[in-house]
Amino acid sequence: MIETRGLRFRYPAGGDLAFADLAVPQGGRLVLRGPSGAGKSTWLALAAGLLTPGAGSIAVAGQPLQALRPAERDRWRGRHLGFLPQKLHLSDALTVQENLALPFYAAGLPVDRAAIARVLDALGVAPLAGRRPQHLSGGQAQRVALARAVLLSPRVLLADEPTASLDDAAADAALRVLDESASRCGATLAVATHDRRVLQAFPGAVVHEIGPGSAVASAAAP
Ligand SMILES: Nc1ncnc2c1ncn2[C@@H]1O[C@H](COP(=O)(O)OP(=O)(O)OP(=O)(O)O)[C@@H](O)[C@H]1O
Repeated sequence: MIETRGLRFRYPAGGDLAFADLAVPQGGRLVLRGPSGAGKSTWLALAAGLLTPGAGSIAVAGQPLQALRPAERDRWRGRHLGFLPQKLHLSDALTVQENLALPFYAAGLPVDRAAIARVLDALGVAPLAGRRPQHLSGGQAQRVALARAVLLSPRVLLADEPTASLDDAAADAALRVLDESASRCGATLAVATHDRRVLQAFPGAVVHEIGPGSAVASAAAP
């Protein structure tokens, strides 16, 4: 589940973002829509525990994030959350396969090379396992980052524009991997997107509009 109440956030240099309350049951699908700059990526970063709200509360997979100290939140994220951010943060110093070993190290688990091979294959990028990310196309790199997000069967999967650089066939594969991964582990899946293909892929999703009337930008501090 993901449940928010009275959630607000303000960047040091920016206006106040206030988000409408929402509740998605565990295992549900959430699509976040809204104009560019409305706050979709910020909402995902709050749900990932990467940003701390200025006010309000957010509970993810039964865990109120405000109850965790920063180090506990990092551990919780490493074990229970899969995140595909807009900026992919793949390391060019490592091969694709080595990048995909990192979530296992971070969670203190043995590296499951068969699982890495399976997910790369499902996304159509298995032949790229030995390459470094700087030698991948944007869409290939996006699929590698998606593989990293789903590898540890997280309880919650967050994806920021997961189909942005993908043609229809690659977008289909990516959405299938997100959907199947979430279904397999009963995870809640939240996707921020402008892409109609995502809504078509998740017909039962809760659709949450972020923008005028739902997320309110104002100059007031929380
Ligand atoms: N690091 C930052 N510092 C200051 N302001 C920021 C920062 N990141 C985002 N913002 C501002 O916060 C608001 C929300 O940004 P956010 O990236 O969450 O929107 P978005 O809906 O995801 O946009 P897009 O669809 O273009 O990705 C915008 O006005 C943006 O300019």
